[in-house]
Amino acid sequence: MSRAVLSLGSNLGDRAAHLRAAVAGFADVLVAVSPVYETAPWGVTDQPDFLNAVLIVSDEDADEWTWLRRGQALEQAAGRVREQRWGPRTLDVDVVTVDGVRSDHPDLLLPHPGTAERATVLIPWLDVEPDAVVPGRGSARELLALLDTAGVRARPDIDLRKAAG
Ligand SMILES: Nc1ncnc2c1ncn2[C@@H]1O[C@H](COP(=O)(O)OP(=O)(O)OP(=O)(O)O)[C@@H](O)[C@H]1O
Ligand SMILES: Nc1nc2c(c(=O)[nH]1)N=C(CO)CN2
Repeated sequence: MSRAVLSLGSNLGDRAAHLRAAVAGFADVLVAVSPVYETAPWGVTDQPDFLNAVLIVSDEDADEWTWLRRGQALEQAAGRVREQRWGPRTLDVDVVTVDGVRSDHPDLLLPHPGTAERATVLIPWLDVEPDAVVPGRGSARELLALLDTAGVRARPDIDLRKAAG
């Protein structure tokens, strides 16, 4: 049994459609779909705002690499071109955590290294898992309390659950 937390992001093209396509792509393994947030870009700040959301997925036959590959296939399907680190993208699927798995393989770092510092991940994650813990770092709620959340605002007009089928 493998349960994972996935972060979705999009800031190019029809952002909501890209997130919906990702949700539809995980429809067979979905446990929870978070609300959507409009977020100011971090890292490279001279780029359009993102839409961000979090999914919880579970599959008894999956391992952590399954989640990475499935996410990358959906990024490809969204026409993602890998160019600039932290740059604009049609769809980003990050594997945030996989229950019970720590990894320092550069192709699959677990937990995802940015998690504890990213309100864009912690806020939607806490919506679907109020007791979330970032392995090795602690309570997601306590980590979030240390962060600036000014650039993160809810988009209740976009409901990804409808894409789950
Ligand atoms: N937990 C993970 N989830 C997704 N990709 C990962 C993870 N750990 C390592 N990677 C690797 O990161 C690379 C993708 O990086 P990407 O271009 O999406 O980075 P980024 O989104 O710009 O930055 P960040 O990873 O800090 O969000 C891929 O080669 C992938 O194998
Ligand atoms: N607000 C926001 N900013 C970002 C994001 C993201 O998902 N949300 N992803 C990035 C590359 O991983 C770079 N910057």
